[in-house]
Order: sequence, then C-alpha cells, then structure tokens
Amino acid sequence: ATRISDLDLDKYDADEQVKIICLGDSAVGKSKLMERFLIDGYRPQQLSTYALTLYKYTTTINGQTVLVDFWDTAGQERFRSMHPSYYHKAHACIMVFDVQRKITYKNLPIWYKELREYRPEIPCLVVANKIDADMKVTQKNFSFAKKQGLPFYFVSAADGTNVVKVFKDAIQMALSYKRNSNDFMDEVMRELENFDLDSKESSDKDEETQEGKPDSA
Ligand SMILES: Nc1nc2c(ncn2[C@@H]2O[C@H](COP(=O)(O)OP(=O)(O)OP(=O)(O)O)[C@@H](O)[C@H]2O)c(=O)[nH]1
Ligand SMILES: [Mg+2]
Repeated sequence: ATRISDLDLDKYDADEQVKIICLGDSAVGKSKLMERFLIDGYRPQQLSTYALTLYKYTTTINGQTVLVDFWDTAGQERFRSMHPSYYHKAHACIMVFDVQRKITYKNLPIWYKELREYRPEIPCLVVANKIDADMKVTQKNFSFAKKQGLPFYFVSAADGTNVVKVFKDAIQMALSYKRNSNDFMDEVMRELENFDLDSKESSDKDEETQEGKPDSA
C-alpha cells in the first residue's frame, strides 16, 4: 500500500508527463527493448504483444520529475490501420527494425508515413535492433534515417548495447518537443553526426542497393 501511495505522490508532483510510442513490424524487438530499458532484463521468449501494453516510468531530469508513458503495441497491426488513439498526443516515437530481416527495414517508410499523418512534428528515433546476432551489420549504411533527417542508433535488446542511450534521448526529445524547443534534437543530431564521421569505414552504398550481398561492408 505504501508503495502505491508513493507512486501516486510521484505522479502528483510530476512537473512533466510525456508519452512515447514504439512502432515497427512484428518481432523486431519493440517489447524486448522496453523490457531491457525498464527492468534491465531480457527474457528471450517469443510472445507477441497482445493489444496494448502501457509502461509507466519516472525519472528526474535537471531536478524535475518527469513521468513517461511508454506505449507498446503489436507490430502486426500494420495490416490493419493502427488505432488513432495510439498516436494521440504522443511526444516522441521510437521506430524499430530488425537488422537480420531486411523486410522490416523496407517497411519503415510505411510506418513513418502513418506516423506523420497523425503526428507531423514529433521527434522520431530510428533504431536498428539485434546487432548482437552479427556485428558486421553496423558497417552497413541504412540510409532511411539520414534521408528523413532522423537520429539513428544500432542497438541490441539482448545484450543492452545503446538501449539506455536511445530511451534517454527519446525522453529528452519528447520533453523538448513538449516545450516547443528543438535544442536537444539539434544537439543529438550533431552528436550522432560526429559519431558517424568517426566510425565511418562503411561504404556509401545504401543497404537498399546491396541486394544479395548481406555481408558486404
Ligand atoms: N538476437 C536478438 N534477438 C532479439 C533482440 N530483441 C528481440 N529479440 C527476439 O526477437 C523476438 C521478438 O521480440 P519482441 O520484443 O517480442 O518483438 P515485438 O517487436 O515486440 O513484436 P510484436 O509484439 O509482435 O509486435 C523475441 O524472440 C526476442 O527474443 C535482440 O536484440 N537480439
Ligand atoms: Mg511486442
């Protein structure tokens, strides 16, 4: 009982509350990424998300309490249209694909189009998941994010690579968006840009043009 009232107090005192949604095909790892971030755990079972899962997360940023609602739904919703309430008042979006399944990368524009119909302006982070399965994929150039001017991350829900970074950036961007400021977004874009230059041994070829050569760097 004590814990519940503590939570309620937190909620009461929250200076800010943001909603962050997650998009991407079924089985790309949306739920596993949330699990990794929220409970620092990972259970490799294969349960597709049924309907909707809502995760509550509280954090402190610059001395302010921030309440985050993470929304997670089943990727197979793609075949219907995602319910508008999923997008309603979202402040940021984490868009995920599976580096081991090219089709999930090719479907990103479909997700992105629907997102923009409902939320034309919110920050959207593009996440390439499952890099633990084959580190060579990080040498590939997945240009969708760059073309759209979106921040891009290689991550792994299985071993935790970059997961905290993505979620923390998403929360900051959601807050910046809510406060009508692009400052943090600009900062992250600059930082990722530099990171990109430092680690750039990859060819300039786009993943889309590398049909049938999954291992070429
Ligand atoms: N190797 C590896 N497997 C992963 C990773 N993340 C998720 N998986 C596996 O991918 C499968 C799907 O993960 P989920 O998180 O359930 O995928 P989802 O995107 O939530 O799928 P839906 O709920 O159906 O939309 C599971 O079997 C996970 O174990 C990862 O980083 N590396
Ligand atoms: Mg899921």
